[in-house]
Amino acid sequence: MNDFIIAPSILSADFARLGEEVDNVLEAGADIIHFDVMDNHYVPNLTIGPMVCKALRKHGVTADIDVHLMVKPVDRMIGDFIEAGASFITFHPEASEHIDRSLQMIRDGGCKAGLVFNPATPLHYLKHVMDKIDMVLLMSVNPGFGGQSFIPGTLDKLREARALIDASGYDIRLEVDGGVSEKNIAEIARAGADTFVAGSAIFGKSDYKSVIDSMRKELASVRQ
Ligand SMILES: O=C(CO)[C@H](O)[C@H](O)COP(=O)(O)O
Ligand SMILES: [Fe+2]
Repeated sequence: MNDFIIAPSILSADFARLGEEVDNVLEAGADIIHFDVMDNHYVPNLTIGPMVCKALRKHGVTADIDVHLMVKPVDRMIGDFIEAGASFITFHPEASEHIDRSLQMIRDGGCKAGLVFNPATPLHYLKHVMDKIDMVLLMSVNPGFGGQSFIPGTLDKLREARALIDASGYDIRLEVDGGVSEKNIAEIARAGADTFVAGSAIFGKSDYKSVIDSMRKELASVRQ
């Protein structure tokens, strides 16, 4: 897997041709697939569930599927997504009554676990679970919809999260989600992110490869 991971969000894909869209974006160079689960309760939108994840596996998708749960309650969905073939399962800490238990359920099921922070959710939820997570996901928009603008304050929060991760000594990815594009991906990487969700920036264009190539080019400049 690359040091920098590009994770197209299928929220902006054509759902009528989802298997083909996922094949195309992986063929175009995406590393993993970001899978947004919205319940019209925790967030004001309704999307897809475990059956669709399972259908993508049945279709032949072998890439990691990064399931971003925007649901409340959380635990009821974890087992279903483990069974459906999820690779990463992340959830919002304030949506779980028992964060430690939810994280443990994910790892016990053989998946990688992560916590997701809304723009105004403090990082203190991380304090006692650094040894139980594989991913920190910072939302750079308020969750619920694709196509929103990146909230600039996320850059400082990324630097804060990066410092916490580095100080922990654990192998934890730092993902960012919302309003990421070719234009701002380098700046976001410089702030400490290593995993980049992009929905509308990729699926909104007809040539996925050219967008992903140009994101990689931007990221290559950060490495130097
Ligand atoms: O979790 C999400 C929204 O809640 C999506 O992953 C995110 O918004 C991606 O869309 P875009 O790149 O178009 O902002
Ligand atoms: Fe997401």
